[in-house]
Amino acid sequence: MSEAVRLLLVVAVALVDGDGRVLVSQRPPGKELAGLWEFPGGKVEPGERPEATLIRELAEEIGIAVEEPCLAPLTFASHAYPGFHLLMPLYVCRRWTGTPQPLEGQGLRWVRPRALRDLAMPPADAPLIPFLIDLLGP
Ligand SMILES: Nc1nc2c([nH]c(=O)n2[C@H]2C[C@H](O)[C@@H](COP(=O)(O)OP(=O)(O)OP(=O)(O)O)O2)c(=O)[nH]1
Repeated sequence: MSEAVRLLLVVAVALVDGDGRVLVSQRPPGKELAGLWEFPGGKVEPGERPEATLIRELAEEIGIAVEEPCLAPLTFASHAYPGFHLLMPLYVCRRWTGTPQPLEGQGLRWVRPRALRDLAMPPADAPLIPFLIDLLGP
């Protein structure tokens, strides 16, 4: 039998603005993968529903309020990191209340889906980019 893996469930979201740009957030210094640009989100806590995780993380990290029906599943990442296997559903959201702010001091940028290819992102994220280009155009 192959070795047991630790499965880590993280939820992330592509927030899409009126121009079809997507919000990315820079991982702060001190965290693993620091400096890389990622989709907002975070780890699903024990007993928490994934959509509730996203709503909580979006409020904590960037100060916006999202209603659950505005979270549409798009695709997922499945990636073997050293020490754990990441499973990360990616949602799309076009409606929220408030203006995204860097409440944790992180960098925030709105980028066209094509421009995601030129950003330094975690390795798990690369396979997600074509889905966003298909959905939103380049
Ligand atoms: N949010 C997010 N995490 C990602 C992406 N791509 C990717 O590999 N990850 C990985 C990095 C981390 O190993 C994990 C997310 O963990 P995290 O440490 O940011 O989660 P969290 O916000 O709950 O963090 P913390 O409370 O433990 O500080 O998922 C992505 O696009 N967005």
